[in-house]
Amino acid sequence: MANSRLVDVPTPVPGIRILYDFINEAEEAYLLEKIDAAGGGPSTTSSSAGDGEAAAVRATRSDEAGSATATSAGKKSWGWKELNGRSMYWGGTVLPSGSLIPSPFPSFMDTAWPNVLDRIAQLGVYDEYSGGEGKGKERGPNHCLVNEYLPGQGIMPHTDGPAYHPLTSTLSLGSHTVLCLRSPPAHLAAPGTSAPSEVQSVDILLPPRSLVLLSGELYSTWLHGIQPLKGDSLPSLRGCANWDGWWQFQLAAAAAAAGEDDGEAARQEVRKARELAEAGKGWERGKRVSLTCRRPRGKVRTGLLGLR
Ligand SMILES: O=C(O)CCC(=O)C(=O)O
Ligand SMILES: [Fe+2]
Repeated sequence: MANSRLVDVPTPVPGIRILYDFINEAEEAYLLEKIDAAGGGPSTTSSSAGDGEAAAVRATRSDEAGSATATSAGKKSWGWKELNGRSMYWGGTVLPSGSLIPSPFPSFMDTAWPNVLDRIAQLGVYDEYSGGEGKGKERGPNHCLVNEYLPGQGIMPHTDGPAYHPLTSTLSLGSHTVLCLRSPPAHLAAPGTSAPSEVQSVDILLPPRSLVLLSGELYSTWLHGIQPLKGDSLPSLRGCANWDGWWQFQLAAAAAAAGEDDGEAARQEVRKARELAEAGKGWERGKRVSLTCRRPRGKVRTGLLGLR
């Protein structure tokens, strides 16, 4: 997969890249079904987001993987956990030191189609942290947090913390959402950087099937979160730093798929779709599942019970 598909999103501080259509619709449908099965079955709470609980914002759960009960190495620890939205993690337990006590991934992540971890590894973006050798989780991310958001559910602003290398890759499945980034309060700013007195913020549209990479200062000191909304108004969508870029991508992708003769007709379709979207009120959010793939900073513990 060519890195040229990675698009830089213009932000006040660099650090966001996005790969639209990282997977196709068939792969997305397959993953959604398999993820539910890996978690122990589909949601039984899908209607509860429609009432007063809808404003539920999950607390930061990224560190949960670190504090989860350590299971013996090699044992599966999958299964949905409910905490203002369902989540689970694959790949093992991350200790606060950043060490990983590994456990298996579901096969669709690392051995069988569509092999999400190997696809990410092949981008080469983790090579500086992994050494660039091998395939899949040796070369790329080796840990994954799965979050499910029903319409109206979000996640509070947070950082992912120092247990991981500062590069998160998140695959969005099922629905778009809007990721909100904001500059850190002055006392959290990285030493040596002059934190602006005013808080800066930027919103990023995450279309379904996109892979977004968050790195650098945006990873380390900026906060990211998702507002607990049932939909996004047109002004919010247009205010996303990559709204225009996303349509540009679609123009190019449609033309490429259509070939030389039909390219212009395909582009015209995309222009029409954009006009329609921009004449509307905005977009409702559907159920979204995100796969947040990361690489803990410490050693992968391979000994008996992972405690070597
Ligand atoms: O679902 C997402 O896109 C973000 C999840 C996240 O930031 C986290 O769980 O740390
Ligand atoms: Fe996060």
